[in-house]
Amino acid sequence: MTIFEAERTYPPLVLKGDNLACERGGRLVFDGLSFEARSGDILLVTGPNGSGKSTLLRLLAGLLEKSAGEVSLGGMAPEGEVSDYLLYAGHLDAVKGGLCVAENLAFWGALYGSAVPGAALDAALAVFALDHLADLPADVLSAGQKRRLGLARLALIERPLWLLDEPSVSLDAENAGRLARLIEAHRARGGIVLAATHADLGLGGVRRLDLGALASGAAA
Ligand SMILES: Nc1ncnc2c1ncn2[C@@H]1O[C@H](COP(=O)(O)OP(=O)(O)OP(=O)(O)O)[C@@H](O)[C@H]1O
Repeated sequence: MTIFEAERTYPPLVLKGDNLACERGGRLVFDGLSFEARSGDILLVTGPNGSGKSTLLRLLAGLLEKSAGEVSLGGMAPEGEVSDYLLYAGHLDAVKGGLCVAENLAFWGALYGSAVPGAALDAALAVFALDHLADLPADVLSAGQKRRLGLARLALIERPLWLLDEPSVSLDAENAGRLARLIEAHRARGGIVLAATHADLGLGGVRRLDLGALASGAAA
């Protein structure tokens, strides 16, 4: 069985943002932002430059403070934290240049609390066809290769809630297709995906949260 064929493994979850507001540098980025995403949902966070897409994902990832509103994740284990359920892939890839490609992946696996068996590492490398680059120092990778390495974490670390910031930037058509298949497989397993994007990620059945429309009260 490949990771694309894995059976549903995640519990039913509901991520809710209620009346969220966030300020950066003393300026309000958004206000009154509410949304809901359930297991199996792909929510594309759209809107013009500066509308707050990255800000929203960082807020949900716990990397920024909200100035108002509530975030909740229903369906968690009673002792769970939202951070235990999410995987954030920011637009800067978080690649460590001094480590080789395989070491980068192993590092992330350890960071998220699990030693990575060799077979799992190989499977994650294969998802974005990074096998032949496994021993290469990450700082010599091209922009698209770094992006593929950053995204390979998604195939390695088991978390139901993916927060993806511009995941398809720098990807060629073949790798954009791999990303789409990975996201589809995550959805089939009952995962939730929030992706900030200017691109059509090549996915069917998505929902949209348009931050550009928020100013006119249309986001929900
Ligand atoms: N560190 C910061 N300090 C102050 N303001 C910031 C900071 N980071 C972002 N901002 C501001 O917050 C607003 C939202 O930025 P954000 O990066 O969330 O937008 P975005 O919708 O993701 O944009 P893009 O489409 O260009 O990626 C912008 O006006 C930006 O200038």
